[in-house]
Amino acid sequence: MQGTISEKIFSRTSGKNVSANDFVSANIDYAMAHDGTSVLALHSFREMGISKVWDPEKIILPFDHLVPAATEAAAALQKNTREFVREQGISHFYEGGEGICHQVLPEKGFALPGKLIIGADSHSCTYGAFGAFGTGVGATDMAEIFASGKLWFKVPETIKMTVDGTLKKGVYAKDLTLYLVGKTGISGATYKAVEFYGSAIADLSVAGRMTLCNMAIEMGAKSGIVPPDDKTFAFLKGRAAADYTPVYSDPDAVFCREKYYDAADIEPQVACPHEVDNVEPVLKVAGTPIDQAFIGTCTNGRLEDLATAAEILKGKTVKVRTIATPASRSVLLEAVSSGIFETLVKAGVSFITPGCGPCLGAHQGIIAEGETCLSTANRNFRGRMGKGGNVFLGSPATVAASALTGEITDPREFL
Ligand SMILES: CC(C)[C@H](C(=O)O)[C@@H](O)C(=O)O
Ligand code: SF4
Repeated sequence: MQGTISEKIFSRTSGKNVSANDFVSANIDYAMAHDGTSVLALHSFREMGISKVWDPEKIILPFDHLVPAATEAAAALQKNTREFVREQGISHFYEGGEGICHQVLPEKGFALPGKLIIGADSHSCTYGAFGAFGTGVGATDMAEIFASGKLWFKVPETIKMTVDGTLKKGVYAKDLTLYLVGKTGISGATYKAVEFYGSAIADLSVAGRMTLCNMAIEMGAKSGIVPPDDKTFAFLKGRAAADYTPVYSDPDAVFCREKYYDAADIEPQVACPHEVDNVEPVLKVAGTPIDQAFIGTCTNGRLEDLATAAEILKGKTVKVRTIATPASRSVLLEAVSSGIFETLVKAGVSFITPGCGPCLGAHQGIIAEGETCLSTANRNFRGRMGKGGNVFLGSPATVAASALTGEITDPREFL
């Protein structure tokens, strides 16, 4: 096998040597659907008239989008999926409160180097932080995977993005990510895999790499991949759910594009309404009033994100309503034991159940028409957190600093 990480993963999972632009039928290593999409997937699965899923050990079903159920309709749909879990003997089912799917899969050791992991959720590219090929599909494709364990793909071409240098104080993985999305544009990497290289990427924590790969889809990419290294292996030690073989691009691998960036050029960034690539340095929009601050999501709901917010909020009081949602139960427990939880609660932050929370405007923190939320999430589409609302995206530090002042604020003022 030769080529890029994606070519190697598709070669292994299709059982032949394949290259970019080849069409393959691939064997899926793990399939994920959550409470929002499992309903549709199992409906299509039942319509196919198949009685048993391909492998109940390889299907992972975390409940995260609307937990605890916010409406009678959601409760009924969740009941339906729980029945499917029992009937099919699906072993990896996680009740609401365990965490967001893209946090739960890595924590439980399913996001592994070299694996092909398909989720019925667009941010399944997060698993690329561990050297996996992770991507999202629709519910009917997921039903096909439930039935056969296979799905067809066009092997993507790969863009090589290198970020060298050191991030400045007050500049985090989220700022780097927003900067790259701004430079690339929302469709600049459509149907490509993006491999990330360079000293700034190597310096990112595992959590930071998850932030980066999580937003690969916001450039249109099929996947975003960081080649696994010692940090990856340390995270997986004692956690990996299966054996794995890391794969790396060969020195002569063919990339369709190569981009170089200098980490020192990056200032704290904000994505302005209503597109994720509408990115500006925080200073350019500083002073914009906000009504709500939100720290959480699969992009930035991890312990280091809450810790950064706590560093800024310690001993102070927020000026606007501020919501924090730990990405998982495990993050919540660590926030409690480290004192971060107490610091944030004392500063006036409201905590809600680990899960997606208000990220996609379904419950728990919807904003009114004309209101503005500054969020650590990955999307700021029109109406995403409530009809007629405006969503800005920033790092946990920017959101915490802005929560203190009630307007978009450069976090360096508080560091
Ligand atoms: C509900 C789900 C299908 C959706 C996605 O695929 O991304 C959601 O997680 C989101 O972030 O908008
Ligand atoms: S936290 Fe937000 S972006 Fe992530 S899976 Fe949930 S709804 Fe989607």
